[in-house]
Amino acid sequence: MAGTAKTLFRVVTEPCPQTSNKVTVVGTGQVGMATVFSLLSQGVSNDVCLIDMMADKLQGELMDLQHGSLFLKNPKITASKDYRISAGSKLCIVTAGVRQQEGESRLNLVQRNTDVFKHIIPSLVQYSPNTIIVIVSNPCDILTYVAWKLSGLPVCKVLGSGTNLDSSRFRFLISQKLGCSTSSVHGWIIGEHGDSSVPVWSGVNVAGVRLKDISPKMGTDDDPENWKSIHKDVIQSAYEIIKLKGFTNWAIGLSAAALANTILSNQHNVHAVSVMVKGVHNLEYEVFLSLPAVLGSNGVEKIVLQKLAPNERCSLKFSAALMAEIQGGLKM
Ligand SMILES: NC(=O)C1=CN([C@@H]2O[C@H](COP(=O)(O)OP(=O)(O)OC[C@H]3O[C@@H](n4cnc5c(N)ncnc54)[C@H](O)[C@@H]3O)[C@@H](O)[C@H]2O)C=CC1
Ligand SMILES: CC(=O)C(=O)O
Repeated sequence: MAGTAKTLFRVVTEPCPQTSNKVTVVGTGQVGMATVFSLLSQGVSNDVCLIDMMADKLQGELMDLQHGSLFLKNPKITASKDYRISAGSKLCIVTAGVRQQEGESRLNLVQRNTDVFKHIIPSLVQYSPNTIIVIVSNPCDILTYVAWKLSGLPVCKVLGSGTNLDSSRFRFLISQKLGCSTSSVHGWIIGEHGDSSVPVWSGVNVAGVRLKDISPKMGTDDDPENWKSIHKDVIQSAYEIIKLKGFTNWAIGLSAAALANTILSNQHNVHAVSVMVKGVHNLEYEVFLSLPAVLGSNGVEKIVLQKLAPNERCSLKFSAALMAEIQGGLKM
């Protein structure tokens, strides 16, 4: 301590250099920065580390966020290209890699982002061997599998943000049609975070009242109210937003921060996240897909065994086979 500070303070003890809720976000593009902003503005973590390969961008984002410290909770924010800075992270959120261009499917990105992960994932584990990793980069489910393989971490410690976002879109769109709040509508999208996602119409309810009991044809082709179009809109959401603004970021940033909050605060909330599904719902493939899961500070604690309708099981099986087929062609 020098000069003025030495005169101002009488030192009683040294400050603790470590925090218990350090989060590293890899990739400081649109999704990464929306995630960081959500983490900081909601006070989910007060120790956030940014990693990217673009040094100037990192420095600019760092300074910009630090200048907002007064309006946040005095967080520690750090940034570097060097993974040593991530040491001691409780949670690493990976948003790095290429994104879809207009009209492009998430699955098109698979080999390019697998190659990106070959450097990122081992570096994270090297400096934070006990971390939990949440994958956001697309295609989210396959990259969660890739991250699990590359990390050597137990399966409970690697998950994908998966259909936490799709489920939020689903609940929002249903709530608009019903005229009540998003949080009052309970419904799940499971399976792939992508075109083969599965809406669990059999479980959609408000205050425990199953909408299927009121409208048995809900979600089918011959439903006069055409609820099925809501799932189509969920799938189309990303394509539509990318067409309009070039990328999606706010909702996924909020979604990733919600997962981080549950994990860091050991809250045991249930989220639809991408988990290893082998052996669940009779699925045989070693693939990651979203199912509702209880999350806590050890990562994925439990998978909820939903009572799925036969067509929902069948669609989930289709998603799993698709993931397995693509994984089979990966160069890891
Ligand atoms: N799971 C989900 O729900 C969603 C996933 N995404 C995915 O998130 C990813 C990121 O999207 P955006 O942020 O819009 O892209 P972006 O292009 O804005 O940012 C990507 C960032 O990754 C960085 N990066 C690339 N390779 C890297 C490496 N080897 N090490 C460190 N950093 C690296 C780039 O420098 C860039 O800053 C994409 O794969 C996108 O498809 C996007 C929205 C929702
Ligand atoms: C891009 C993407 O995965 C999404 O917004 O759902």
